[in-house]
Amino acid sequence: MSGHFSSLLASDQPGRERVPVTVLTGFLGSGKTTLLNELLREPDLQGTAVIVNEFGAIGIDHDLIAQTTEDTILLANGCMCCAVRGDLIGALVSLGERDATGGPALRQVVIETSGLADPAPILRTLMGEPAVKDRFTLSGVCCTVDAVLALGTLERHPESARQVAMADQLFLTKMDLLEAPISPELLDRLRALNPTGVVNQQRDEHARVLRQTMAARTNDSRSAPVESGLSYRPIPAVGGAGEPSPHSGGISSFVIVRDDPLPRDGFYAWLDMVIAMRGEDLLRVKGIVNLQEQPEQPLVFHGVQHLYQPPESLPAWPSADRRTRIVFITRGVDAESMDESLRVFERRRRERPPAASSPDPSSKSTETP
Ligand SMILES: Nc1nc2c(ncn2[C@@H]2O[C@H](COP(=O)(O)OP(=O)(O)OP(=O)(O)O)[C@@H](O)[C@H]2O)c(=O)[nH]1
Repeated sequence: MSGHFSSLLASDQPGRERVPVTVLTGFLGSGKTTLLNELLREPDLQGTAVIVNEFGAIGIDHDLIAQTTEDTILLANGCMCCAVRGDLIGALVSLGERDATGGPALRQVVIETSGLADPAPILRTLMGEPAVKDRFTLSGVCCTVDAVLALGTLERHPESARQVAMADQLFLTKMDLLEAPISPELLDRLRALNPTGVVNQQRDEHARVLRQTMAARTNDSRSAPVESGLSYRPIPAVGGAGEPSPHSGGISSFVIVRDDPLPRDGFYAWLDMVIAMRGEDLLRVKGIVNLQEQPEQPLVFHGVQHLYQPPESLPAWPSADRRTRIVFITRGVDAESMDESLRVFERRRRERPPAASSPDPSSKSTETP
């Protein structure tokens, strides 16, 4: 029996272009629409579609968004992560079909979530919904954070902690309203929740960074999803905030790093096992992997809970750092035991290499150490 991750290797069609989708999240009033409008004022955004979700019977965000793209779709009266999930699928499918009908080419999509949304179900839709996942790919999660109110909000609203934890880019808004420099306590809290997210404090850079994220593709070596996060702080072999801090809402994040290339079968089998056993608790996993069998073409992958996008091999390493780095954002998963379990798989594959290297790794069975 093949595990979830291994099976993706067989299902993926190399070289197929998917439309990148960026999820813009952030708590109520934290500045999502303001940032989106800044972005939409920029030139050369043809082919950009915006999907806005608003929690309320009458949507007004739709009217507040600059009408510079031909596609702005409002999903009102419910939260995208639950009530209007079907509408989200429908909106993406119809955008995807537009190309086939000869309309202007769809280049990228931004989804602005409601301020109370848990991003996980939205990412699951992108990665797991058959009608969506072959056409679209997640390019990143961006989260606005109100520099004035965030400490209290994170304390009181678990959904805001999840939004922060799952982001690749954090945008600190309303810095202009602070009377003193930004509180180190807030920065510590953000790091505890998300040690690899990039914290963008420079307000006038936000739209540019959002735009860069939108254009990213996982198979684009300039934008390997984990790369940007890694510059945030040096990462030890098992590092980040492995132990949940009292303020992390039970969310723990860590990065597993390997200097030496990993045996491919061992890595796949390990990830299949991790997904099968702890999938529920994996809020987000993303990695760049140095495989023994293809040391010049790093494998990039990311997923949410049980669902993963088909991994892609980059044509070359995006930087001089050729270590394997796997970022975990989890609910209560222990970093050390995860690290040790990978060591077990590595050792086993080194001691007992597979009889013949199979061109179709998905045919390997899932095993536990
Ligand atoms: N001073 C200041 N105000 C800001 C900044 N960013 C946003 N705002 C204001 O904050 C308020 C809320 O901003 P929105 O962009 O509507 O926030 P949102 O996250 O889309 O809000 P919801 O749709 O309710 O979740 C508006 O009045 C904005 O003008 C900022 O960097 N500085």
